[in-house]
Amino acid sequence: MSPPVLEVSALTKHYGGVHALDGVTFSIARGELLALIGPNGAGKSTCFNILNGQLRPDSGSVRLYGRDITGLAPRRIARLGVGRTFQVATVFASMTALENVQMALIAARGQVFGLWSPARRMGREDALALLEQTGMAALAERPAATLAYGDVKRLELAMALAGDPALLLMDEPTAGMSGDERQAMIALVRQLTRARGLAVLFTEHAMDVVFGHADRVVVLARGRLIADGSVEAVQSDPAVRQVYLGGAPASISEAP
Ligand SMILES: Nc1ncnc2c1ncn2[C@@H]1O[C@H](COP(=O)(O)OP(=O)(O)OP(=O)(O)O)[C@@H](O)[C@H]1O
Repeated sequence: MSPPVLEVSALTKHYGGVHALDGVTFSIARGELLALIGPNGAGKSTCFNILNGQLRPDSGSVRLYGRDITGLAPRRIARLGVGRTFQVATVFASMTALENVQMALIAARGQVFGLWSPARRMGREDALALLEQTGMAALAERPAATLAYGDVKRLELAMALAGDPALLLMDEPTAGMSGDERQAMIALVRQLTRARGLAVLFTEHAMDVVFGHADRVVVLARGRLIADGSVEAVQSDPAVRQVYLGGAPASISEAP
């Protein structure tokens, strides 16, 4: 059997006396959409920042397809196949949607602009294909600054896919969206996860998104992994209910 795309083992990170991560272990398979949830301060951002190389763990390891990538520089980790989207979209406002994806392709391929290869044509076909896959083809020529918020998030997804990642880390992919937009966005991510054989790890505060679409859910609380399982298993887990609702007998699908 092929190794998981990502294996996180006994990851630990302290800030003074704060245990931001305390022995966290989980893995993700190809084609899997895994939600990483937990209350504020649980350690989700710390985990993401270690996975993409922005932070070094105190101990523990991160393996990508069996290869130890712990502590490598972010650029190196990106080149090995780990992409990331951020809560606040990072696109060039004055460029069109198409140019933004072309830029992402050029950067991912380590190309540079040359006199004999005008930037306007570089990666154009591949960029259009990515915009097609993310439902953005009709908006290809629109400056990013004029796009609706949900479309900017879709554009950012197309840009993240330009690096052809094996693993995509998505920091609250539906933050700031309305209910319908949220559902459409996560359904798109899920469809791309399956179609491309991606592994996607996402953080999310919107429980309808998590419980409606994730294949599996990992729950952190104060740096510790307290649950790892199916949506149903996590929803009915007493430890998870305790963390979200202080033990009240309601479903955590109602948690804010
Ligand atoms: N640079 C830092 N210096 C000191 N403490 C930090 C630092 N970064 C994070 N922490 C602490 O580590 C813990 C985990 O924080 P982290 O940001 O990873 O949680 P989170 O689950 O992403 O929270 P949120 O949902 O609010 O974004 C918190 O107690 C936080 O205050």
